[in-house]
Amino acid sequence: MPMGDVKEDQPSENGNAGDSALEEKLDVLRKLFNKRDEDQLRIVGVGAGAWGSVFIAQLQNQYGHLRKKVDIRIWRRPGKALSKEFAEQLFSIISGNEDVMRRLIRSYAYAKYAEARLGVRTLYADEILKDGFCVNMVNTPLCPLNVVTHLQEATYRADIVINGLPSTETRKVFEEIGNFWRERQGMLPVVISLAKGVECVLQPHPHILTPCMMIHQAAGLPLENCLYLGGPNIAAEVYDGEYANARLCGADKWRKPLAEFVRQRNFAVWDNSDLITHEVMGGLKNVYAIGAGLVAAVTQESATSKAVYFAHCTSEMIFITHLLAEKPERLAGPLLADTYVTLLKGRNAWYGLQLGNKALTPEMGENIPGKGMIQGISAVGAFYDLLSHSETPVENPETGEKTQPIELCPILKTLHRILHTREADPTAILEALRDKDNVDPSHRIMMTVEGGKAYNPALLATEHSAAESAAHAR
Ligand SMILES: NC(=O)c1ccc[n+]([C@@H]2O[C@H](COP(=O)([O-])OP(=O)(O)OC[C@H]3O[C@@H](n4cnc5c(N)ncnc54)[C@H](O)[C@@H]3O)[C@@H](O)[C@H]2O)c1
Ligand SMILES: O=P(O)(O)OC[C@H](O)CO
Repeated sequence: MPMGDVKEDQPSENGNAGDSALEEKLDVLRKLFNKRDEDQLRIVGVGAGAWGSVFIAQLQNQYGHLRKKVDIRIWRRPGKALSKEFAEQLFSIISGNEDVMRRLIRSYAYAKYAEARLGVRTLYADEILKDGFCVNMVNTPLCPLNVVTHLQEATYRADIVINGLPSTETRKVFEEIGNFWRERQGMLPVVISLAKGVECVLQPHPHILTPCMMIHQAAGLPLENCLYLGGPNIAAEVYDGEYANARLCGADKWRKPLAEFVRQRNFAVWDNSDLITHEVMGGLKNVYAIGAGLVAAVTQESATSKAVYFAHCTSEMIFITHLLAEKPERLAGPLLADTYVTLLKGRNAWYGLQLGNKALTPEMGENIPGKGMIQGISAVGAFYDLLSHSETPVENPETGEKTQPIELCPILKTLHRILHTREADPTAILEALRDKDNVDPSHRIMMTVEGGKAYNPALLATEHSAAESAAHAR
């Protein structure tokens, strides 16, 4: 029996808590946002890719019927025209799903898909999203969504904003949103960020910036109003009801009630106070997932080579967690689980596989049509910049000399040569795994980090360093 089939005592139609329990959960949140009886709690998703759309669709399925109390919307940019080939694919998906077909016929939307398939009409990403189709996850139809294409209209009065943008776009869009919020009266909104990716900032000293920090800086929102939801979650599987778990990380005041609000029978959401380090780990696993895809491709799926890679990449990830976190052992479970799911079914591992098989090249960019943003590419650049900087040395356990941390991360170094400087081809990843000096890399790493001696708190942005770097940029 799949884990998703576990039965509970009194599930409602959608398999979640009964209506009165849902209303109670909603009321708890409404109270926290000081809502009067006549006001709706306003929830808006920003960015409508695979995970952003699924997250909003889940809330819509759970709470959407309580219209007087809550308004759930999703914002995406207008104007993305879809090709005839896409329309043909979409039509065959619709034709293969009776429930979806009936729903479209009932809402008089079916004809437009038939016309687009014949090439007599163009479909747009925002219009198909209204019918529950996300361009980056077309095989998994969602429930109909309330789509808004005007950013100010969507976000100005929002209480809860779900950031479904890639990390690389988060700052830009939240700068714009911040301009609207500066005019706004009353209680500040809360953002739950789904983005996994990091930036490296070199001034006034090298450090990592996470999406929540970017939102905090760009929108001028207090950090305690920024939360991160991370988990081993594959969007389509979560929507299909596979049992999943996630952690909502952030300040006390918000994380518990919000975790309770977004959890569902098949989506257990725990809460955790450790915001920034969990977020950093979300970016880190994407780096090594790309490498795993490369190894799989260039060795034609050799199990032995993949296991060698896994041993080396976990060593490097452990090393990096010891540099960045005071209590790295707490991160090991979530990090490994997220790495595992990404190796099995994530886009980052898929991307590595395509590069290794020469179906894609780095020159084609980070945004792959039909798939979405490959977050690991920018994260490779960010971790490389951080760990190769002269201000962040560690002690080499064999020589006792100071060395750049990147020298202990041959996989990261090679990924940078393949993806960024593009001086190496995908097979170079195998060279990074070869033993060159008869030293077990995991032993070397343990010797380097033991007793917390490699921990460098300056490498992660705190509210203070983020303010400093913002001031420096001005
Ligand atoms: N897909 C998953 O299963 C999954 C699971 C967990 C976390 N994540 C993380 O969540 C984040 C979003 O993932 P996704 O799968 O939804 O990504 P995606 O690439 O499918 O979607 C991103 C969305 O953002 C929009 N967008 C991009 N740049 C924009 C800009 N400048 N202005 C406005 N809109 C813009 C795109 O149009 C798209 O709708 C990523 O950081 C990803 O790593 C994804
Ligand atoms: O599809 P990916 O590679 O962006 O990874 C998906 C999620 O991050 C897994 O938790």
